[in-house]
Formats: sequence, structure tokens, C-alpha cells
Amino acid sequence: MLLEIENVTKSYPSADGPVPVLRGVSLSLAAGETLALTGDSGSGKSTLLHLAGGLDAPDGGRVLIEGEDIAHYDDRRRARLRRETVSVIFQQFNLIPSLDVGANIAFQARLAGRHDPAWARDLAERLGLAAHLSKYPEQLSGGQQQRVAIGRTLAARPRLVLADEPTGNLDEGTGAEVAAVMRDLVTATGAGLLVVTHSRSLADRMGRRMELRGGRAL
Ligand SMILES: Nc1ncnc2c1ncn2[C@@H]1O[C@H](COP(=O)(O)OP(=O)(O)OP(=O)(O)O)[C@@H](O)[C@H]1O
Repeated sequence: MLLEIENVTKSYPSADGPVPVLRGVSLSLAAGETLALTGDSGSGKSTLLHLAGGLDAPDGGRVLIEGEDIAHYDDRRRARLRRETVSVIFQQFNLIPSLDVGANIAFQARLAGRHDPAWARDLAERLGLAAHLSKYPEQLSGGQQQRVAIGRTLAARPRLVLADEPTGNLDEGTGAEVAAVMRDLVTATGAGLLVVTHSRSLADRMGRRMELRGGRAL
């Protein structure tokens, strides 16, 4: 199994003591599957996504990627996991302003030692960015920047893609288009996709859907 989250718990400290956010949540995601994670604001969606990506550790329970419990990873293995296996698309695009679109798309793949010019060109084409490769991020619209961020993630061929509100900054039409491209590309590469969203239409485009409420999965 690509991703297995087993009965994870997580609390955050507050002035009144620890506040539980996740009270025992489990999910699994196979290669090629897409899953939307929904729930009210504050229900713990981003927290769960961060645990899945090894950006934070659970208080209890386990997170396994390709059968390995990532809690025991040291910093080096954690860095390698994020470079080579798991990629996170944040709502802020985090593009590199001094690099043009083509170089931004190639950036993560180069870091992972997996830059493939033909695949990068194919991605740019499918994301509608072929005519913009020598532009800089500041010359692009929000929707175009988000597509560059998605291209950069997929260029490295991650096996697990985690996306936090990837269409949050986009209008309905552009958001739907970006969601469809992302799902198709992830499916085409056999990766798994876990996407956190408030958007009904994005959630409807994913293969499965899970809602967080009261710290538990519905
Ligand atoms: N680092 C932190 N320290 C303390 N509390 C935190 C921290 N991160 C999140 N929280 C709290 O945990 C709860 C869940 O936050 P989280 O960001 O996971 O929710 P979410 O479902 O992603 O919300 P949204 O849809 O608004 O992004 C919230 O009440 C939040 O205030």
C-alpha cells in the first residue's frame, strides 16, 4: 500500500492544556487512487496532510509509506522521502521568482536526479504552459502559477502527491480545469493523490472522499 495512516492522534498545546485535533483517524491510499479530504475549517485536514507527508509527527498511531513507518526516519531519510517519493503542493505556489517557467518546472526533478526533458515538455503542454516557458512567475496569472506549481511537482514523478487546497486561489472554471488536469496526470503516472479541499466540485472529481468531523473520519 502506498500510504497507510493507522489510528493517528494529534493534539496541539493551548493555554488551557492540549487540544485534540485528530482522535484516531485511519485511511489508506493505493497507487493510482485519488482521495479528497473534506471537513469544516479547523477539522484537522491540513494537520492530517502534514502527518502523511512527514512534515509533522503524530502523538499516537502510525504513518506508513510503502509499508515503512516514517516515524523512525532520521532527518536524512526524511529529506530523501520528500525529495524522491512524496511531494506536497501548497496553496502558496512557492515558485522561484528568478527562474523562468521551464526552470521552475524542472527544479524538483533536477533535485531528485530525475529530470526528463521530454516528460517536462509533455507536462507543460498538458498544463497549457507551453507558450509560457520562458516567462517568469510574476508575469503569470494566479491560475498559471498554480499550474506551474503542479507541473513542478509532477515533473519529479513523485509516487504520492499531497495537495492542500490546490485550487483555493482560483476561480471556479480555472479550478475545475486544474483539478481535472491534476487528477489525469496523477492517474497517468500511477501516483496516489490526497487532496484537501473545501471545494465540492474538486472533491467530486476525486475517486473517493473522506470527511473529518470532531477529530474522526466519517
Ligand atoms: N501549529 C499549531 N499549533 C496550535 N494549534 C494548531 C496548529 N496547527 C493547527 N492548529 C489548530 O488545529 C486545528 C486544526 O487545524 P488544521 O489546519 O489542521 O485544520 P483544517 O481542517 O486544515 O482547517 P482549514 O480548512 O481552515 O485550513 C485548528 O483548530 C487549528 O487552530
